[in-house]
Amino acid sequence: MDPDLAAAIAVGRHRGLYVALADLPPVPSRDGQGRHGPRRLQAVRRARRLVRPAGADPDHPGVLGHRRRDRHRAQVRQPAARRRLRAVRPVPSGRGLRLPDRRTGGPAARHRPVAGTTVRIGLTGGIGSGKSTVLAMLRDLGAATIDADAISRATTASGGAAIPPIAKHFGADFITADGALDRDRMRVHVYAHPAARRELEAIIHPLVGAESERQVQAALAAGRRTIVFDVPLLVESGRWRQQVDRVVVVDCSPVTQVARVRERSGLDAAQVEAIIAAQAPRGLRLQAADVVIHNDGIGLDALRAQVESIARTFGL
Ligand SMILES: CC(C)(COP(=O)(O)OP(=O)(O)OC[C@H]1O[C@@H](n2cnc3c(N)ncnc32)[C@H](O)[C@@H]1O)[C@@H](O)C(=O)NCCC(=O)NCCS
Ligand SMILES: Nc1ncnc2c1ncn2[C@@H]1O[C@H](COP(=O)(O)OP(=O)(O)OP(=O)(O)O)[C@@H](O)[C@H]1O
Repeated sequence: MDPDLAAAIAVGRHRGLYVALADLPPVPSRDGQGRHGPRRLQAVRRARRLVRPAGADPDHPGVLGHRRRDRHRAQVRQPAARRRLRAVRPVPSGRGLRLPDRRTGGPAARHRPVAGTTVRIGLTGGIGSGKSTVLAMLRDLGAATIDADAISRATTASGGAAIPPIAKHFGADFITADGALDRDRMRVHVYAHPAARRELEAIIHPLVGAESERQVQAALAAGRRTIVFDVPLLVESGRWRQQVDRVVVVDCSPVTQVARVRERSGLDAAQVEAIIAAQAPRGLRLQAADVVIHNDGIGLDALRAQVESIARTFGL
């Protein structure tokens, strides 16, 4: 693992306080304040508690305050071993299909939607886990979807806003003849040099953040109330995590990740493993999950069944 990421994880064990290795810029906080550090986090959490309208169902996924507080209390009372077991929370069931709690085998928690509130869902997972596939399924089910990878690729296409600063910082060798980012060259460079990766992220992530916010506003103006953000580095980014009401992790084994990405892109195993190593470890991602979509050893139909069940809990 990248030593910087290891250090960041070591100092930031508390949920929401991870020091971001590659902090994506956030969609601005809903209470519009400009504070930093712990006070800013408190303000964001206050704002989340206010999401619930009078009389709203406290089980709604947009209602976080009491749920998170209670969960924390329950965990404090538990011995350390039990706390670790609770780290991976169950897949919540939908109205019809009740998915089993994979840990206990019992019924999973249920969350009912409330009309009139906005639910922001962060969808994440390692490379090749199936995020884009799940995002497309959620879009088909009516979610407004925001794809950080797609925005990132648009900023680095010919004429994209990231091209001039990349050319200036990394040199014209990283730009193709038609004016786009030379992705193969940059991939080799940044996964061999973590500092270069951070420099590239420092150029691209603010642009992704600004475009994400523009898309959020457009979705809200169009009356969309369930917004899904596909953000590969969501767990690595404390700031993105503060912007979402729920974290959904698409999970599979590294062996499956390597196989899928090799088949899709033609990269060799070592290249894929270098990308995996630059991302948050699987266990850390699972720990951050409110909902886990298990996407290993199953076909697209079984994946869709999980997604449909989860989508119902988000009001779709
Ligand atoms: C290094 C680049 C040129 C390689 O391009 P490539 O076409 O191979 O990958 P693409 O952008 O389609 O991303 C594919 C997957 O790689 C992984 N990935 C991308 N960027 C990063 C990163 N900075 N750190 C770790 N993993 C990453 C994600 O799982 C992503 O889903 C490209 O990934 C890039 O510009 N990365 C920096 C921007 C970034 O951080 N994007 C992530 C979301 S904003
Ligand atoms: N359950 C599944 N059954 C069959 N194929 C799958 C399944 N899940 C994902 N795939 C395939 O695996 C590949 C990777 O999936 P996808 O692109 O959705 O992953 P991703 O997490 O978005 O990847 P990346 O991080 O590279 O953007 C795709 O070709 C997709 O069709």
